Amino acid sequence: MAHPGLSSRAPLVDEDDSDSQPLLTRYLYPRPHPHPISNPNPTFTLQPDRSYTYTYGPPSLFANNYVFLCALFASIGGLTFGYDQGVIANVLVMKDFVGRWGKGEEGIGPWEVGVLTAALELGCLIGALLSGYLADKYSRRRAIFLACVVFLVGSTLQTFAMSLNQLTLGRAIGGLGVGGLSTLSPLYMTEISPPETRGSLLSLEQFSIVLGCVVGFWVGFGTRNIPGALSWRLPLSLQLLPGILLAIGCFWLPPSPRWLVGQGRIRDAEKSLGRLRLVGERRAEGLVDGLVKLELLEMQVEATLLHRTSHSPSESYQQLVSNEGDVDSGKPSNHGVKAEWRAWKRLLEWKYRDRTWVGVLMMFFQQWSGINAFLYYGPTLISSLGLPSSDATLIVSGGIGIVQFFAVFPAIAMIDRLGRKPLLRTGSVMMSLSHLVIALVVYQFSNDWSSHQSAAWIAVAFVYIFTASYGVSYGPIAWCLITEVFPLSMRSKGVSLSTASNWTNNFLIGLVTPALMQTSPAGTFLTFSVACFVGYIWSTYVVPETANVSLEEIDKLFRSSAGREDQEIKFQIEEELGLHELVRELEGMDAPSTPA
Ligand SMILES: O[C@H]1[C@H](O)[C@@H](O)[C@H](O)[C@@H](O)[C@H]1O
Repeated sequence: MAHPGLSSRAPLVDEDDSDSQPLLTRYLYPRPHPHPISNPNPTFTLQPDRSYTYTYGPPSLFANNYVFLCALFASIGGLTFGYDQGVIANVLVMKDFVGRWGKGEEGIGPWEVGVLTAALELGCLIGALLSGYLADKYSRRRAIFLACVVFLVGSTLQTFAMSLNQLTLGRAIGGLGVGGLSTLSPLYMTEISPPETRGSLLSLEQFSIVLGCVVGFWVGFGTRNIPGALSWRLPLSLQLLPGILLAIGCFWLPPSPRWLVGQGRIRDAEKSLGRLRLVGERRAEGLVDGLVKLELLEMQVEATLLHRTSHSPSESYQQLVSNEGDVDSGKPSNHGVKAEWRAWKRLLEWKYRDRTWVGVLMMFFQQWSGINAFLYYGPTLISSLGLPSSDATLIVSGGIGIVQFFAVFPAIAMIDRLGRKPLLRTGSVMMSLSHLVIALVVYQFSNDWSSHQSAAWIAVAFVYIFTASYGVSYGPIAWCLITEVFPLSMRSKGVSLSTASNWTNNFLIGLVTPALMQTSPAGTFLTFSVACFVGYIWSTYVVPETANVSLEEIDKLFRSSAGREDQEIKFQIEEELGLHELVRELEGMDAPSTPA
């Protein structure tokens, strides 16, 4: 029996009538998750139940250095996001900054701080929502370039701000770029990744975000005592560097083969995929050529299926493919407003609703784990634990970024070997318990910290345990999962919506945490503990295991959407496009029989 988690191909016919099962039983844990793959060579195995599995090599980031470097470069988009978060914590308390914009003696007030923060987040939200459209219409790479340009305009306005209004405008415009990149980088990365390392490659997004956070925090920390405006203009200007680098370099990245297939540009897609899978260098490993053909056919099958099941015949995919010459001219594809609206609406159709919920809730739980409460209000939170609110508390909260940074490495090592679910489940239990311990300690000792210093340090230790658990689970996996669950035609919109959920919940956390902390510090930690526990239940019963499954086959994991009728149409398309024949060639086996 094939392992659905390991298999890049689920059985062609669903034997059990899963739609008639209640939701909880359908998703009952334990669902199988993949075996570790350690074979260093490309593999293709046809199972007796007609499912097949394939890998291009071991699940190691460095097995294919080209795809690794492309993904790492694209992840610079995440760096811009993290850097702002890290730097702003220091900028907002810098002497020159606070004094310059304030009225009279008082300096910058809480309202101005709120507006500055909200301007960026609002920009990010809009940027995230718009970028999906741009990614489909103009291509992933052009959209990345555009987002970089917008980000650079915003950052320049911030760096040279002469008034608070200009600064706010700069943050709103910069936010459009940051939000756009936070959608586009993972979207591009997922579409170039081979199945066996997609998780690790996607974790590079989190790596860059937290690297940006750490660098931003410590740069700001280092410049805070420089006299005058340079203290904050310098750290704000440094964010131009990654923006410029990505804007210039993104055209050297290979185009997303999946986007090209969606445009009907099969020849270009084949070229790009061949480069990404190192076909030239690996020709001697015979199978690689065949696997590239197989992966390309899977994409074509998905694109054709989506067109047949959701478009009018006048928009036939075959027509698009046969017009390849025209489309090759590089003109943007012609997505009408109607098609755009249809694609957004499709996210809520019953067939796809499950995936939309996974994307949106993934980011909801990531944010309600409380990570940003620690990042934004670290000093306040730590002083609520009884430690003096001096530089030491700033350093402690800066340390949270460092712990997050180091936690990405085990995540990269384990995410494809163990699967997403075990990490999510263990992470959420650890996070929930950590918050609980902190809540209890705060509740018990907050009246008299001075005689309970060791209790305060225990709480700090649990802040770090929480951060490490988050850093190997909800941090990186969220960015990975939201790009995996959507099929090609809806991927950009789905990732946009999920990223928008990240920004919305991020904003809400920023809004409610201070009030919650004021009302009850113990209650605040308890709230996050409960949220993490609910996250545990959700990741246990609802989230499917996507490790080592090709993007096209993830459809099968969402059983509710895999209607028998669609399965039959899919089988027919596979036959028409020659996928079954290729499978026979790869394994020298008989063709699978038509489903009953
Ligand atoms: O994955 C990231 C990361 O963990 C950041 O540190 C956090 O600030 C973001 O909100 C989150 O999306």
